[in-house]
Amino acid sequence: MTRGFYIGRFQPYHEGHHAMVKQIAEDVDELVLGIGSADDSHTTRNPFTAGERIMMITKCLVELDIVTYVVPIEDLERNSVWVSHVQSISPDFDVAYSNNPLVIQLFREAGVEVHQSPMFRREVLEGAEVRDRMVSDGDWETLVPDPVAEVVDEIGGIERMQMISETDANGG
Ligand SMILES: Nc1ncnc2c1ncn2[C@@H]1O[C@H](COP(=O)(O)OP(=O)(O)OP(=O)(O)O)[C@@H](O)[C@H]1O
Ligand SMILES: NC(=O)c1ccc[n+]([C@@H]2O[C@H](COP(=O)(O)O)[C@@H](O)[C@H]2O)c1
Repeated sequence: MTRGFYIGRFQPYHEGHHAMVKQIAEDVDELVLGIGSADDSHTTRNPFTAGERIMMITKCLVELDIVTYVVPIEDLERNSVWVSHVQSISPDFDVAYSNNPLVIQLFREAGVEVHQSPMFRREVLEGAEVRDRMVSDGDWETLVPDPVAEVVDEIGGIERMQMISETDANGG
């Protein structure tokens, strides 16, 4: 039995993340999704709360036929103990998946096997691009799975992001 671990901020969870999850699901029996920077929300880079991201991801994972867990993980000021922090909160895992150079480095230094995955349509499937389109009333819905668009609608996510953007533009 192999259990994988995939961490991201998922602000929001987009089709690139979902493609990566579906690919990982072919390699493992169970998968933990770690919601990074769980303590951050209501900012331009991290607009959604951990709870909102749990809703988005849980609804998208329904279509997978492996066991999945969604675990919120707060940031720490000490990178040197971050892997222990993750391991103390998450179900035990055998292999971590990430394309983030710092995450890869920290896991490898701690002796955890790390796999990288190809980037899917990275020219558009990037959190920053999705967030920019949300603020500018662009076409963001095509970049996320349908359940994510439904959650953003349910929580008034677009209005929130536009308010944060206006506040930032007016100097906070
Ligand atoms: N299009 C993609 N294809 C495959 N992996 C991706 C893609 N976009 C992000 N990832 C990977 O998913 C993980 C989580 O990424 P993250 O939540 O930071 O998304 P992001 O799109 O890079 O967002 P942001 O622009 O907000 O930093 C990272 O390992 C990242 O490299
Ligand atoms: N010291 C720390 O708290 C620490 C170190 C490395 C990664 N992380 C987190 O892991 C997540 C990595 O996700 P991304 O690949 O989306 O950047 C982020 O939320 C990041 O803040 C935290």
